[in-house]
Amino acid sequence: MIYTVTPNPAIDITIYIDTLERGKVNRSRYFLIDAGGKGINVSKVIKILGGKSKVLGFLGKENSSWFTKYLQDMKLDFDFVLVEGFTRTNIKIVEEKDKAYTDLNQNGFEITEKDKNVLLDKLKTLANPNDIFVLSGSLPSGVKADFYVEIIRLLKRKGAVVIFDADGAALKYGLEGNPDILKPNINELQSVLTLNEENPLAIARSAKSLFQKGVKKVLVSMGDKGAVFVTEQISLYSKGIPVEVKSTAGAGDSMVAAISYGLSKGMNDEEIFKLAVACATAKVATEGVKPPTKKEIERFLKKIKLERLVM
Ligand SMILES: Nc1ncnc2c1ncn2[C@@H]1O[C@H](COP(=O)(O)OP(=O)(O)O)[C@@H](O)[C@H]1O
Ligand SMILES: O=P(O)(O)OC[C@H]1O[C@](O)(COP(=O)(O)O)[C@@H](O)[C@@H]1O
Repeated sequence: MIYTVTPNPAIDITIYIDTLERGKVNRSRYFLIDAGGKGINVSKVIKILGGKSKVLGFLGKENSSWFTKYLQDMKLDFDFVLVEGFTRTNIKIVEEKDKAYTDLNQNGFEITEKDKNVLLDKLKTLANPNDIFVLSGSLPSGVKADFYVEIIRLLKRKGAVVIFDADGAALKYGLEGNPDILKPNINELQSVLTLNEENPLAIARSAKSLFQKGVKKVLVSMGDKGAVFVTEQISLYSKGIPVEVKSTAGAGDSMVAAISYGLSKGMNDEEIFKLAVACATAKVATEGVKPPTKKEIERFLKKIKLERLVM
């Protein structure tokens, strides 16, 4: 079973505008609204791929009904710990003329010690050997930066496989829990290790140094420059696939969806990586924080040529 854990979900509002002018009254052309947050986006794409997952995490009581209806309409299975307050609203600004994509993410609700323990107990009850747990996104207020370490250790004790995608302090601390698979973007990778050059081989070599921490596979995404995938067996690079960008939000999450779905289906590293790049590219070509269609993913899958990196 695949479980996605999103401690800090978000209502994502994607605003389409020609050019954003700072300090002026701006008028958008149109906007889209989606239930989001990293693990939730992962579950959306797993569903499109034909897989099954369960959405876990915290959710603000005050605006939970809109959020859960969105997930029900997508036929996603969920089991949130409801907490006091509102789930945050994150703003994604797409400047169509300037081709600039800006995210304005909020902090989110405040978690109590009791909420935290309810989630930990739920994870303890659900986790079985070989289950796949995706832990992703920022942490809400009220939990310490090492919250992911606590979760990763608990899940690994149960024999589950942990895929981890976070940034900042949550990423630095989380690494101490020895997650199995990491999906940093290039900036997140640079925040945890030194990278003197930004070419695929140098990125692969540096990413491999994370194997000392017990990590077994690392997928480093580099926006339109593509991605690098290193595992114990192989190191691969894919160029970015040219695409008309509708929204970059959720591109990284789509890669995580492909990794977890691919693992659950026993795909090999090359198949997983191709699927990850196809899902991410198809997401970028999709508006708002909506999942891409299966047809779009299959269309991009045909365009991906992997390059083997000789280490
Ligand atoms: N402008 C773009 N053009 C083509 N592909 C893109 C573009 N932006 C992102 N992607 C695809 O999505 C993947 C993830 O994007 P990235 O921005 O690196 O991740 P994150 O959302 O985690 O920051 C990239 O590796 C690439 O395959
Ligand atoms: O938890 P964080 O780091 O604030 O990120 C949350 C945001 O990331 C997203 O999950 C998109 O993530 P990616 O673009 O990295 O795939 C949005 O849905 C959400 O608003």
